[in-house]
Amino acid sequence: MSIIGKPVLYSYWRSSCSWRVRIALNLKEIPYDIKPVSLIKGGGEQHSNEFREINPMEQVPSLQIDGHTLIESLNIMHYLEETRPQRALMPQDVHKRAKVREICEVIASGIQPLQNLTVLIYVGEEKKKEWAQHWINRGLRAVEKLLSSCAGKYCVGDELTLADCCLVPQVFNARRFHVDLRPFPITLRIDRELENHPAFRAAHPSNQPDCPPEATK
Ligand SMILES: N[C@@H](CCC(=O)N[C@@H](CS)C(=O)NCC(=O)O)C(=O)O
Repeated sequence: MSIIGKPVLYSYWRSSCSWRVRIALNLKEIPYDIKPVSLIKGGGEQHSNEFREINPMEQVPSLQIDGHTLIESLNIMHYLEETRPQRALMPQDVHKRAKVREICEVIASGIQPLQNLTVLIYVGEEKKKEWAQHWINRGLRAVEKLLSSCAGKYCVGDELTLADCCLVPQVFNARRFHVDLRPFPITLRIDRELENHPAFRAAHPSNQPDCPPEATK
């Protein structure tokens, strides 16, 4: 099968990292197909030999685009930014760019990996909620502090950036683990601002082809 044509996103409906990329694709109005990878069915399709060829980290997302297979959500979003400059998701100003990268990194390196499925399985059923809450709280405290100096309507100023693509899925994860979000008013305000944005809405887990019907209720 040729991988040149419409981009194919290997995605799981509830994966925040896949969701980041879905938002960026939608904002840039890049048509794409979704290939669902179930992270739970049969112990997880991400661990199959076939998928390991696509992503040796055995994680989603992965994007097949322009004849290449890309992994790592931030890398994928920067690739989209570099190859599809329409609807820029990085500011022109160098300091604002640095802020966008800071917020993305805090979420993508400092929060999400600690509450990822494999880590939670390792931590164990009994402790996983407390564990996830601890690390999400710690990370969101940093995000809120960063936002206090750079947020406008959105995370960095008044234009949508990659930071917003990372923030909204992370807030969803925080809610999944029942984190009290009241100490993070700027984070909450931006999340509310974006909840009905069409690109964010279309990328939402409940609007994914592999979302189980019971999860949309
Ligand atoms: N750094 C990677 C992280 C990817 C990642 O952790 N993906 C999660 C879903 S959000 C996953 O596939 N987990 C499956 C597993 O841990 O087995 C990225 O940003 O793409």
